[in-house]
Amino acid sequence: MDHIQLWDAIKTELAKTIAPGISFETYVNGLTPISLVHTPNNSDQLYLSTSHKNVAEEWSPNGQYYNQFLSASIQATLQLLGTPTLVLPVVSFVEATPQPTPKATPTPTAEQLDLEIPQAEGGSRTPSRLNPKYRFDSFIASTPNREAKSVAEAVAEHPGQEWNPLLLYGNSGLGKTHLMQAIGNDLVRRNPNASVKFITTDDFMNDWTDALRFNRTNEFKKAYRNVDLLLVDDIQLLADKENVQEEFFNTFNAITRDGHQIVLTSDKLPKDIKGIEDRLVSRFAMGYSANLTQPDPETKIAILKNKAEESQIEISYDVLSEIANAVNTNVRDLEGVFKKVVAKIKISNSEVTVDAIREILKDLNFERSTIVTIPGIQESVAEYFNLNVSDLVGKSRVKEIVIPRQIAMYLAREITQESLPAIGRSFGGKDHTTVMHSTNKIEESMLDDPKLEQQVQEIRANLQ
Ligand SMILES: Nc1ncnc2c1ncn2[C@@H]1O[C@H](COP(=O)(O)OP(=O)(O)OP(=O)(O)O)[C@@H](O)[C@H]1O
Repeated sequence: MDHIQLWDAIKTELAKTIAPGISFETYVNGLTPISLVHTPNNSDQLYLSTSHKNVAEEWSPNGQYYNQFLSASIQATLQLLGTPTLVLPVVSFVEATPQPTPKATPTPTAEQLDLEIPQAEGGSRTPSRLNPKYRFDSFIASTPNREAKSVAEAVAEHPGQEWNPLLLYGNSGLGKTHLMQAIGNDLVRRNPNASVKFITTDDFMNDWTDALRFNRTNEFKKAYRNVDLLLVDDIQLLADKENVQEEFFNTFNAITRDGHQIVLTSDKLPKDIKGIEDRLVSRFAMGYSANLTQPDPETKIAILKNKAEESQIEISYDVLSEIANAVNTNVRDLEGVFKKVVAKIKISNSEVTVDAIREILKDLNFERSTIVTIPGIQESVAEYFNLNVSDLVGKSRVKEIVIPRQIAMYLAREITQESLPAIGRSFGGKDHTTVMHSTNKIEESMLDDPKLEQQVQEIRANLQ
């Protein structure tokens, strides 16, 4: 199935819900399919273009046709492949340019589309492409992530002032790009004339290589340095790229010297990335570094609730909790599973029971059996710190045992959703206030202690 076949099938489905006439001609027939992108763990995306700005808006998540597209994609893929698949529309506005000859225009490739977007500036083939769905209000922060969100909001309000650069770091799929782009979207909302550039480190490297190849380094500098806010995703990819690091260093200095803001994301703290020059490491540490961590069960449910509202679908708390319980990897997976569950619910038209969800989760390889238990956590923590489980459930007050015990309680609370008294009972009959104190202690200490944070993440990864 290619993008053209898929779009034809989706159009057939849309024709059942959008009446023929001007609307159908403008909003459906007026779109050109560009490409179909398959994303692991996420919904597929069908890229389309239009020469009318307001048309593109109506296909965005807040637009009037978005949900119709999702339903049509499920039916269309069911017809074409026999398996329902959720496909998201990505409709870009491309300004119509007068054609020099009356010949039929070939369908532009996604790359050409990028080049034609008016925001793309000389010296950079990378347009600023903020995703409007990445906003502060759609980012649900668990307690340990609240500080990161507050700092991000402050940066959007007063860019280039207190926290420069802001570095968001942490494991994959935990919302670094989301929060970073939320800063860009918020700044543009406050000041529509602000110049915001979002790029991945790969984009930076490609643009710099092209600039050198085609002798366009001045244009490159203009495109990268004349911005109010530069957002760079995945700076760990700079590792071992000395020449690119040199230019990144210069770009960084130019932007901060002019009082403009830089926001970076990385999978770990720059000092822990091998192959990054010390001078860059120290520049990156000049501002504020915020670690994004795995959300706790309640936050996962809140994220799912938000998604359900966006998809205008009613799902009970029990069902959402079942999904949140089963997916212990990251928010990207949580979203991916949720979208698949929604698609299945939509086509099956049957009542959404917890049992039905369990079956769906089983098909998606997220069974309850993957749920981590308190004894499992105790064993894992004991092994990590070279202790015995009896130490963790015992009464010893020595530091070497108290901290692992608190970590085990923290993880039990985060992962298992057991109540505080139940966790207390599993740790040798401790009181629920001891469990609460321990989880708060670990949560707070992780904010200032990257080593502790790293240990917790490693144990969590071992458990999963
Ligand atoms: N706290 C959150 N609230 C709502 N949505 C979230 C949250 N965290 C992550 N997401 C969603 O999960 C998906 C993955 O997030 P994102 O791409 O920002 O992760 P990342 O940390 O940048 O991952 P990677 O390092 O792999 O690029 C996105 O769709 C994002 O909107």
